[in-house]
Amino acid sequence: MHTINEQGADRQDEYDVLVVGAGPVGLTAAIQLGMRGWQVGLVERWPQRYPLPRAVVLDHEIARIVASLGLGDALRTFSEPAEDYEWRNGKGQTLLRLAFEDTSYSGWPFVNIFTQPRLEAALEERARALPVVEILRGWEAVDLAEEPTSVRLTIAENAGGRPTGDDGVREHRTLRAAYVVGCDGANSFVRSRMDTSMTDLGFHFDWLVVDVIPHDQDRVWSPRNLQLCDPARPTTAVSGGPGRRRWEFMRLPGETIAELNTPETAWKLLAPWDIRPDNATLERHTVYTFQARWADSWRQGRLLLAGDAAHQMPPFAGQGMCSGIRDATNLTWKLDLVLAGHADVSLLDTYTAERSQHLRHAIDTSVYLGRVICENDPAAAAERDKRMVADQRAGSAQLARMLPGTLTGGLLACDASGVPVEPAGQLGRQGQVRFHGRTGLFDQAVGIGFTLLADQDPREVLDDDALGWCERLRIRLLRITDDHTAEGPADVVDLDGTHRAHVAATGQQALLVRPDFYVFGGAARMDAVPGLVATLRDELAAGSVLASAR
Ligand SMILES: O=C(O)/C=C/c1cccc(O)c1
Repeated sequence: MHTINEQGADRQDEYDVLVVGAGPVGLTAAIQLGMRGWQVGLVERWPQRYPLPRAVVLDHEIARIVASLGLGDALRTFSEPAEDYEWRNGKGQTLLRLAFEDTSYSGWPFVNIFTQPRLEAALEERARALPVVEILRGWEAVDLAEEPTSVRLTIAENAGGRPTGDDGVREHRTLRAAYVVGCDGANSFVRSRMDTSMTDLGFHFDWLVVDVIPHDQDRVWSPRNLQLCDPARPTTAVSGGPGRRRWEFMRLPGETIAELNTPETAWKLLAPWDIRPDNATLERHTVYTFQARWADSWRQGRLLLAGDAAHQMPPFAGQGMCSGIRDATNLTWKLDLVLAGHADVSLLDTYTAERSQHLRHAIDTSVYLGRVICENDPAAAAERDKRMVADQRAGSAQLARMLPGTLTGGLLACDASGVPVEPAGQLGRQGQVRFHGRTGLFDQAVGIGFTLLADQDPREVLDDDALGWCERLRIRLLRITDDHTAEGPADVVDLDGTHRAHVAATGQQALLVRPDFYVFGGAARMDAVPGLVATLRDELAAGSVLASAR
């Protein structure tokens, strides 16, 4: 125990992992580690939660992750299916139209619009319910030192509304942990202590972001989510979650941020949308600079980055917060295995490798969409319109490539030349199942963690040594069946056929799925299952886990 404060008290607090930043990404990481039993210190500089909306989009994969934290019922109360996403020019012609299904292979609507403060409140309540997670609110990270077997983080009390920056009068504490994860936003303190360069695509546009609660809650918005690519004022008009609307207005040349970022300007820009002070409440307005940049390495020894600390992107693909929650989910099961001594520390190198390829896709999509809308030159906009309207009419519209849901390298079953063998890297499926008398989505009925899902009970083909190893790693060995009367200990009844269809579609008899829902690898026949399990075991143990990311 070692803390230095003004009174000279001496205290040091020990954790397995320290997470800096209690936004959605930090909270997710803390919960995922806490659910696995690790002692987590979650350090947050602000004494109170930020009460106003920011991110609005959660895709199906992220909805599945949020539900896997035990928050599925809560999520349904503050999110709604996005339904559509339309891009129009200044004349109202459609440039691009995406229709989103109300369901998806993750068991959740394909794209969801949600209210971030409600998500954060639910996450924080969940974190507080875990006795191993300690939330240190109102403490700011001020120093960080990596030592051979741990990291020392010094935090300073931040009692007032904003950090005073006057460290001399604040109480300090020293915390120690095996790893520190910086989820502390675009100006990350943790990143500032790492030796990582940043790649910046040079996409910088200022937008006024406005959140509104219309008083007429029955008003129908069609399309529900619109990007108005009018060079006179590029504008976003989308849902902000149940009962809310979000507008974004691009700053034009000659306008200053100061004159854009006022309630008067917000109301003036909202007026053409029939949103006025007498029929709506302005929840917040702020100017963001939309950027596309990322840290080139998200790990340095015992320091790791996730979320905005690792990357920032424009909001047009709705992938900013989703990417951060994907980071947390990719990282925490790996930290779990390393902390438990089940995997070589080099497993953590797959974190940047796996996430950065996926992230690059999200950033490229966001920037592609951003370049469509952030156009204030009428001539260039007219050219863009001609091209996109023609593509639209010809049915060859280059649909914004939403995320592929695939990993192309990392901890995956690979061939001899290090190339992942399909279906390795695919995002797994989730349907309705019954397991041990529980009925519901797979994660809620069965649980989360590594899963070996096969046509036949996998325990029949594994020897005692492999079975013991699977048990130590809490790998679930399951038979997926359409026999609704099946009640064996390994039987998962596939009520809507999702899982059997996926196994069959991949041409496999068994799939080994990672805790982040990506397929590690498949076995075309049951007699290949022991080899698949052995491959995972070898990869985790040998430190040779880095398949080339292409
Ligand atoms: O806030 C934005 O600019 C984008 C929102 C949005 C809405 C619906 C679907 C998406 O992929 C993004």
